[in-house]
Amino acid sequence: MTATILDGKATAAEIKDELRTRVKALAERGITPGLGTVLVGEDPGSQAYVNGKHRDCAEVGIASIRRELPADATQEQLDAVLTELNADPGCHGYIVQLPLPAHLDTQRALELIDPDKDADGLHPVNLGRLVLGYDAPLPCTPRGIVELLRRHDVPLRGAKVALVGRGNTVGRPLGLLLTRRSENATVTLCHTGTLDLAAQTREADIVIVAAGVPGLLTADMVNPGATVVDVGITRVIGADGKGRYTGDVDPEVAGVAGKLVPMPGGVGPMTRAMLLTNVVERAERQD
Ligand SMILES: Nc1nc(=O)c2c([nH]1)NC[C@@H]1CN(c3ccc(C(=O)N[C@@H](CCC(=O)O)C(=O)O)cc3)C=[N+]21
Repeated sequence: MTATILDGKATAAEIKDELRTRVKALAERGITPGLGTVLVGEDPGSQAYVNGKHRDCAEVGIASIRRELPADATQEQLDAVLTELNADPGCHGYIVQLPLPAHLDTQRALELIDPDKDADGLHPVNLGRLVLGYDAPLPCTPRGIVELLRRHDVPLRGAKVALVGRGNTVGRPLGLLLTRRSENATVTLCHTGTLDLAAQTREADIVIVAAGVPGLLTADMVNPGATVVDVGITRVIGADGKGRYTGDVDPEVAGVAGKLVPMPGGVGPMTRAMLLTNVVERAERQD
């Protein structure tokens, strides 16, 4: 069997089309949604991600608000930028690109973001709201995964999900989303300390891997016909000496899985589409 590929890029393009319509409706009310990005330093990877976010904004009609600080910026300088964006009525949501340089306090920065402008959905208040089942901006990667599965008719209700990864941006919040009453999946949250990981993944209808360990999920660990979602993204040096990104799923899994969300072309584009969705939703709620 060769897995059907669930194309995150094409689905993200569909979502962007839908967002364009919503942005037009907002324009009629005199509202232009605005997304802010805060980038500290010159890491080429982070610069590329931030540039991608602004390209996405331009495609959909969202205004871009870019704030850049040098690699040696002080915590006070960063605080000042966040305070300014919190007060800016044209900024409906913003993100602080992670990772920050090591001398800066990431927790302090993330907690300074106004929870109602938290486009990433990663503010402690919003993660708390997610735990409690209250309305809140949702974390982009988990939301993108649920949306991609929903749009490709992968049943979640009653499905057994093996989720590998307990990180704050993907695994842990995704477990919370999938076990909401509206999804009703049954989730086993596994991680790098799980004994006999294969015993867990072999039982699953859906295996989602977000551990950041290249090749962690091999074909023998997958129930034939299961849906597999690759959320891994690790920079490796290829045989040609060039850097590239690789996922957590071994390529041979495509011969066993029924459906596969690949990396690249899967969760990444959906994450970006959900960031835009969060900002448009924040703008729609504006009185
Ligand atoms: N505050 C914050 N929010 C984030 O959401 C955030 C962050 N910091 N720091 C870094 C990670 C990483 N991340 C990616 C998003 C999209 C792709 C993506 O679209 N990747 C393409 C491949 C690369 C490309 O072609 O552009 C793909 O999977 O097809 C990758 C990685 C968001 N992050």
